[in-house]
Amino acid sequence: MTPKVQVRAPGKINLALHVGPPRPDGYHPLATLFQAVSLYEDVVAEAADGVTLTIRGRGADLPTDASNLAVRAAQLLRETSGVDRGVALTLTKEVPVAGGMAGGSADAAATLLACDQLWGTGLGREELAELAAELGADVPFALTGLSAMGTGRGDLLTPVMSRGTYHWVLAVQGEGLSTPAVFRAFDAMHGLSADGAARAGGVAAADDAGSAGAGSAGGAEAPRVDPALLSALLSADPLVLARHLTNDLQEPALELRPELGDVLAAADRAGALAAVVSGSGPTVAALALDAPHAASVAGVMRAAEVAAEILTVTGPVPGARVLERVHARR
Ligand SMILES: C[C@](O)(CO)[C@H](O)COP(=O)(O)OP(=O)(O)OC[C@H]1O[C@@H](n2ccc(N)nc2=O)[C@H](O)[C@@H]1O
Ligand SMILES: Nc1ncnc2c1ncn2[C@@H]1O[C@H](COP(=O)(O)OP(=O)(O)OP(=O)(O)O)[C@@H](O)[C@H]1O
Repeated sequence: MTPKVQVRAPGKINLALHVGPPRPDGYHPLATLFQAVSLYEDVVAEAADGVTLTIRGRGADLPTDASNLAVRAAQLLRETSGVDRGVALTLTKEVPVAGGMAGGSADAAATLLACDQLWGTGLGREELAELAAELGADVPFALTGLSAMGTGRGDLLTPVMSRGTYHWVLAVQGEGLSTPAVFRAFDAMHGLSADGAARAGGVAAADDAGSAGAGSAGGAEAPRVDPALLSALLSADPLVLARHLTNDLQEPALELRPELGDVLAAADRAGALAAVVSGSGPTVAALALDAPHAASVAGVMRAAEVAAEILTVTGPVPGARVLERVHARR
């Protein structure tokens, strides 16, 4: 029996995020390019009765009951695999809460893998990925990590080849943004009702991911990642990548949080190659040339006092992985 397992899963930034009009289920078809970055959630899973959760680091005020994504992940795995065992989860969070970096999703992915190992459920990565998609659109990516294109709700992943390491400066806000609220603001901006019907203008309604109109373009085409971004990732050149950062949720995030305009301007003044709101925000990711440049951009952004915290990270990094497995003594 394995009494204790430690798993680490990364947060993400969206290098590109294209959003179509909402489907009848309320979800928006996406075409996104995820990059996993070196800001991590660590989950220690120990054999116990029942499912309990302790949170360290960020998010100490998050609920630890069944509304927490980590607890939901453990319970879903328990139901699906039919194991009759419990787990005491200890979660150490580095990823900002409600920051557009999928911290909760990383917690869920790490918990799925940790409990799978702890309980010996024997599910493969594919079955874990299916459970991950049930828990949230961003959870499958936290399992796979590195670089991937996400379509559908963002949960249908295609691995993407990326060369080199990219250096980012993250501007983290003290208060997060609600992902559903940002999608609602997107709908309002594009004259869309929650079920995808266009109230104004010629934005096509979507009945599935394949027939969605592109959000920003407002056309009838499915949202699509620009092939030039895929080529940029092969170049290993941050100057090339910088030209392709884009996010359809940036404008709605800015509408809800106008101060993010100051953060983007500060990144520009600090000499970042480009800066973009990550996912639904409010974290801003600013791209640098290399590690010394990132340190310099971070220093100038810190002095500008536009964010609660300025961090430097690199990407891409691997998805959820086991760091330590303690075996029972015989
Ligand atoms: C904005 C992104 O971070 C981009 O990577 C993700 O799309 C968000 O993924 P997530 O937080 O894992 O999303 P979920 O927990 O599945 O959904 C939260 C809420 O976000 C909205 N949502 C999410 C994903 C999507 N493709 N369309 C949506 O409209 C819905 O209102 C949903 O109820
Ligand atoms: N383990 C968890 N960690 C963080 N938030 C959680 C967790 N479980 C549930 N939540 C709820 O989910 C909300 C958003 O969580 P999260 O930190 O993943 O946001 P996010 O990074 O903006 O997500 P995404 O980028 O996937 O939209 C939180 O405000 C909180 O109410």
